Parts: sequence; C-alpha cells; structure tokens
Amino acid sequence: TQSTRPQRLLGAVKKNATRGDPRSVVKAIDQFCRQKEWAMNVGDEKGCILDSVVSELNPATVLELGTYCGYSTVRIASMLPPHAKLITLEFNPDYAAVARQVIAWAGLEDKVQLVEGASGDLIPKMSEQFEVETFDLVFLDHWKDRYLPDTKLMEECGLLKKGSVLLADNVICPGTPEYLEYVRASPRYESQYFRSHLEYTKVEDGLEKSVFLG
Ligand SMILES: O=C(NCCc1nnc(-c2ccc3[nH]cnc3c2)[nH]1)c1cc(-c2ccc(F)cc2)cc(O)c1O
Ligand SMILES: [Mg+2]
Repeated sequence: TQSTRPQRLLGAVKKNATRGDPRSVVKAIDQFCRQKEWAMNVGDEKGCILDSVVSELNPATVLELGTYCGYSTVRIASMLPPHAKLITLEFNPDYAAVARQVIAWAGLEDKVQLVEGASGDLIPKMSEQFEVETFDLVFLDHWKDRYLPDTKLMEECGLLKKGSVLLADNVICPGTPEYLEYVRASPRYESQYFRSHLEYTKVEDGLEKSVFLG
C-alpha cells in the first residue's frame, strides 16, 4: 500500500535526525518540507515567533489543538521547564500515530500527553481527566472553524486564567475570520498580530497572540 505524507515525513525524521535531539527533529522536518513535500507544520519562520512567545512566557501548562505530525509539539516541548506539561489534541488517528513516533524520536514523551479525539468533546473533560486547572498557553492549530467555538468553550470551562495566552496559527491563510474578529473586539483579550508567511511559502500568513485579561 502507498505510504502517506505523514509517514514519509516520519521516515525523513528517522533518517536525518538524531534520537533525543529535538532541534535535529525540527530541522529534519523543515528540510523535508522545503526540499521534498510541503506539509502543514507551523514551519521555521512562524516557528521562531512561536519559540519567542514560549520562552517569554515560560509556561508550566500548555494545550495544543491540532498535533498533526508533532512538529510544533516538539518545538514547544523542547523549550519547557522540567516539570511543565504539554497536552496535545489530535482528531485524526493516522496523524496521531505518526506524531507519537516523532515525539518519541525527539525524546520528549515525558513532557507530552497526546490525546486522540475531538476538541469539542475533550475540552470539557480537561480538568477532571487530565488533572489540569488552567493553561498558561494554548496553541491553536487545528480546524480553522473550531478556533472560535473552542475558545468560547475554554472560557466556559474555566481553563483560562488572567494572563493565559492564546497563540493562533493561520489567521490569514487558510484564515480564521470569526476568531480574529472575536479576540480583537473582546474587552477580555489583548491581541497582537505577528505577520509572517504560510509555512515554506511566500504567501502571507501570521500568528495572533491574545492575552486573556480575566
Ligand atoms: O488545516 C490545517 N491544520 C489543521 C490540521 C489538523 N490536524 N489536526 C486537526 C484537528 C482537527 C480537529 C480536532 N479536534 C481535536 N483535535 C483536532 C485536531 N486539524 C492547516 C492547513 C494549512 C493549509 C494552508 C494552505 C493550503 F493551501 C492548505 C492547507 C496550513 C496550516 O498551517 C494548517 O494548520
Ligand atoms: Mg497551522
């Protein structure tokens, strides 16, 4: 049977990255996506913006919506302090299977909990099932029409506290207009747009950073 793009991406990681070295895993994926096949990772340009937000915030609890192959999972987890935790939600079991192996290759299994399922179902169960009160950082990178409903759900479930940061990928391409309008108009958020490009292309895209004011 034909291999899938995520499986070919995993092959490139195993071939070109060093076990236990997260930066080499990130580099191998970026090289594969630039030289061989485009894939919807946040990429190296927007990835640097992600890195700066993470290092400035130094979060103890992180929620990622949309794991895909685990590229941003590895990027974020590699920067977390020792006892910090990253929970990442993935809907597609094939993506999840590849992501688990990418995360393991990077040696970050102890910092990452990958949960399979729909964000709408899992978010209400967060506090009880995953023993987490609130998230210091949420990285939104899943279905673009889920950004707004899931943000409202996180508010309702009390998963955000004063100072929690939402960082949203793809707010221009493919675009998340309703989400952008909401966080920019709401008095409960202080939003900032970081202009960049769609991963591995010259097309405009960007990240929106929104601080929850409580
Ligand atoms: O669709 C994207 N990302 C979403 C994948 C995903 N991976 N997992 C989910 C999930 C969906 C429900 C879920 N519920 C719970 N976890 C969930 C996870 N969704 C995406 C698409 C593009 C893109 C741009 C230009 C193009 F021409 C084509 C494509 C670029 C990007 O950076 C993206 O992130
Ligand atoms: Mg994305």
